[in-house]
Amino acid sequence: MVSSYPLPDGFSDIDVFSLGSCLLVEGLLGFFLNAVTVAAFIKIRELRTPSNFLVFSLALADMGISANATIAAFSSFLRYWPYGSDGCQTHGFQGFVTALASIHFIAAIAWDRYHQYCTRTKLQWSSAITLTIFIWLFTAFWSAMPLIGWGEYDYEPLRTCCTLDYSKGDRNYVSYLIPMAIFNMAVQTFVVMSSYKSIGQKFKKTGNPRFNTATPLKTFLFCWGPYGVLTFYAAVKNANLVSPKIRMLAPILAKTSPTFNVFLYALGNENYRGGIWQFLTGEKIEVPKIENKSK
Ligand SMILES: CC1=C(/C=C/C(C)=C/C=C/C(C)=C/C=O)C(C)(C)CCC1
Repeated sequence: MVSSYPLPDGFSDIDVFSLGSCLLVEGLLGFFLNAVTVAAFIKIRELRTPSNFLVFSLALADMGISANATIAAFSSFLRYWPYGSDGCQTHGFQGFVTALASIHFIAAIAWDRYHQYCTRTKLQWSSAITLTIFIWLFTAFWSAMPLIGWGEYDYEPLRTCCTLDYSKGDRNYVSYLIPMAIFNMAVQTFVVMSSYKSIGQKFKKTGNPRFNTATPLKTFLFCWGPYGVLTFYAAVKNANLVSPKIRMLAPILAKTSPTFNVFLYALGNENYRGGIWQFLTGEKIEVPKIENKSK
């Protein structure tokens, strides 16, 4: 796309085009794969279990992150943000709610898998729905705070996407960042780490590993770790001195999360995979059952 708008500081023509293309691929691929996950849950009756409801909710949140990335890709190609400052706040809020919800659902699935494989208790609908409502309300709370002055949403270095403004690194920013990172990342990292560790031990004992228990934590930290490092670095040093291209790496990696999540939690899940296959081809395959008590 040809545009007469000036380039953002620190980026060449080719940089803006490459980052825009990255965002577009992430956005469209993530959206499409997660839409298939959502549609399969809605269409295939056998898929509609409380545990799969968490995978479905993760896919909904991930569709939100992907939509956010697609909008950022579009404005990268335009080379300016066409939706004004209200649009920037809305985009920041929408990106944050869906990203935080996605992080919470990853932890909720880890917790549920722990019960599935280690305590052999089955998630009930009432717990799955209560947990889901809690997650959306909790993430809406943390995402709304920057709209009313605790933290702030502003443009990313590319100036075509809005997120938490870490460039000032002032007291307001630090006082928001610390509790928000504890409640939205540290707790979830702990849950994911300890759940898969126990599941890994269980698999070793039974000699029947059902999936690789190291991948979820590694993927989670690959996608969200750089964001955490950058935002904490900004709390102690001047992040504006970090090259804008390096700073753009954090949101680019975070937006790969929806695509990874489909492979890890929907296609990589023995209960869900068969349902997606049935949805796409109409061909029924036997879903392996784990004998569980009720939780
Ligand atoms: C700030 C922050 C976090 C959240 C980051 C989020 C939610 C980023 C969303 C970015 C988007 C949607 C960017 C769009 O360009 C973590 C990782 C929880 C913990 C560390 C501090």
